[in-house]
Amino acid sequence: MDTWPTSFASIIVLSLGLLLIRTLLRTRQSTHFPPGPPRLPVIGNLHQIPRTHPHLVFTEWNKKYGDVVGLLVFGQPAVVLGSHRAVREILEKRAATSSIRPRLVMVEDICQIGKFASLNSDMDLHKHYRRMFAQALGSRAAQGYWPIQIREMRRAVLEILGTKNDEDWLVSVRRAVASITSQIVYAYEAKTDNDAFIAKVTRILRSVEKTARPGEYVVEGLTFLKYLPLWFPGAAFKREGLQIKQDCRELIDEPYDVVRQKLASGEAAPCFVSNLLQKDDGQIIADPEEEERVKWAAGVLFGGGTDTTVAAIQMFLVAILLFPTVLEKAQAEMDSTIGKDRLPTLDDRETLPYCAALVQEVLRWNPVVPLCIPHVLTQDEPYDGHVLPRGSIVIANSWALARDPTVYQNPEEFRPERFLSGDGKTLTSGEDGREVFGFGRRVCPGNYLAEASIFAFVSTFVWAANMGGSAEWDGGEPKFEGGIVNRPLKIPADIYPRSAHSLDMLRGPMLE
Ligand code: HEM
Repeated sequence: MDTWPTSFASIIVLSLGLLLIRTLLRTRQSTHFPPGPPRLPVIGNLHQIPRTHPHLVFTEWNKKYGDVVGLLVFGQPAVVLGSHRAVREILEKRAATSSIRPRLVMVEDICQIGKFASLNSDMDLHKHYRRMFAQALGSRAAQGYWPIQIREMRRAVLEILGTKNDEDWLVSVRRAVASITSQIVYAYEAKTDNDAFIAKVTRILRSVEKTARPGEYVVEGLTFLKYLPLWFPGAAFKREGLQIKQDCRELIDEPYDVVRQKLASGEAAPCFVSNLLQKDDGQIIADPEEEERVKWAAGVLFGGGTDTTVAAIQMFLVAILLFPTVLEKAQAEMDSTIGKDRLPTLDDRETLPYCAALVQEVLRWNPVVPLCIPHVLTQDEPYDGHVLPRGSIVIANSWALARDPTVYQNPEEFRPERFLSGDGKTLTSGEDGREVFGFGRRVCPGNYLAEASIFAFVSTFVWAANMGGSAEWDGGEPKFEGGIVNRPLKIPADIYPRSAHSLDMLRGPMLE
């Protein structure tokens, strides 16, 4: 009988051999595979895909090879969709076969966190989640959270006016966004910047994001490594995965248990979890399977909603630094519509079309999720004479769509007017700058919430603050991180109150 090390060694040799044969075969895809950049044997296009800002390279390829670009990485086919038409055809019209997520070894086998809605590929379970999200976060339900969003964003703007540096602004905006989510999901308000619950959730969700990041773990390519024992040299990823698994269990159990206990004692405030747990007749659901679904659905909302919304607010600040007339125009609209004696609310959105268009332009101009979270095809799909093979990873290039000059004239210009009707009084329909929220059955369920949070910040800021470049600004565009979420690295600006009166008014509601 083989000793363990020799049998293990033979598994490795065999697996590497099979991998090599598979990838060599797949390096030559069928002639119907969509065109793309030339590939090397075995690794395919891996060497051409940069770790940061891949959307820029993909956009060049979309221009050169067409709106569907074919790539191969270690034999895994992927297609990059670079036009509204391709996205509509493949991710929307054919959503039945293009809505699962890639199967990741770290997510499914090691951390066992595939039940998070954003990572999940069990489409029956996914339907349950989407029903919950529609009930709690749909356009009408989301209006119920407006008072929370306005309160938190006023506090964030007030804090920003009292600090000098963009790292402090980030802390304030992050606390506000996380507190909005925790109040909506668990009726828990984060009162301080270093709230222990928010800090813990943020830490855990960063590690969850890492498990799904392309190229982060070798085990995704060499899947046999998942069988390594925990103690084995090189198995650190398994020990890390085990920790993530335990952390995620705590993340979904602990806040949920608090709400459930409060419900039982009649003290629970309405929130996502309490609404889903309480039936119409007031009885609390006692079905372990349904409870498990509610827990995972609640847990994912922090992950999806925080970094993205914070980055969009940072992007607004970058936009008005580079295009200061936009702030002047928004302030003119604000002064003539709202005046100086009250602060704007979310109910004012209809009467502030320029500010509403400004939010759409922030989302379009520099999409904070430039490449949509990948989908996977469950059958071969024809497109314009090509065949997108079953199992292909589908990446919608939201950046290319948002910068498509045939849809958005002079796309690099930040111009909220592009979303306004001729008389400037209403938002136009049609392409609306929402590419950043994804497509088809996976489209972001938090989009109404996100837009309302961004509007709450933008309108309060426009009403109360002014901004200009700081002494260290060279007049150029700030640099961006270029990861899954694309955020500015530094915002070289000074922010100050519009007037002593606006500062007093803003402080007023905080003291109530
Ligand atoms: C500016 C803010 C936001 C942006 C840019 C954004 C973007 C996205 C994108 C691109 C996707 C993937 C869509 C696809 O696969 O086609 C997504 C999914 C998701 N988002 Fe958001 N999001 C934002 C805010 C939020 C908020 C506030 C929440 C909830 C509180 C949220 C919850 C989710 C969830 C749960 C998913 C997974 C949906 C699924 O897989 O079915 N997001 N988001």
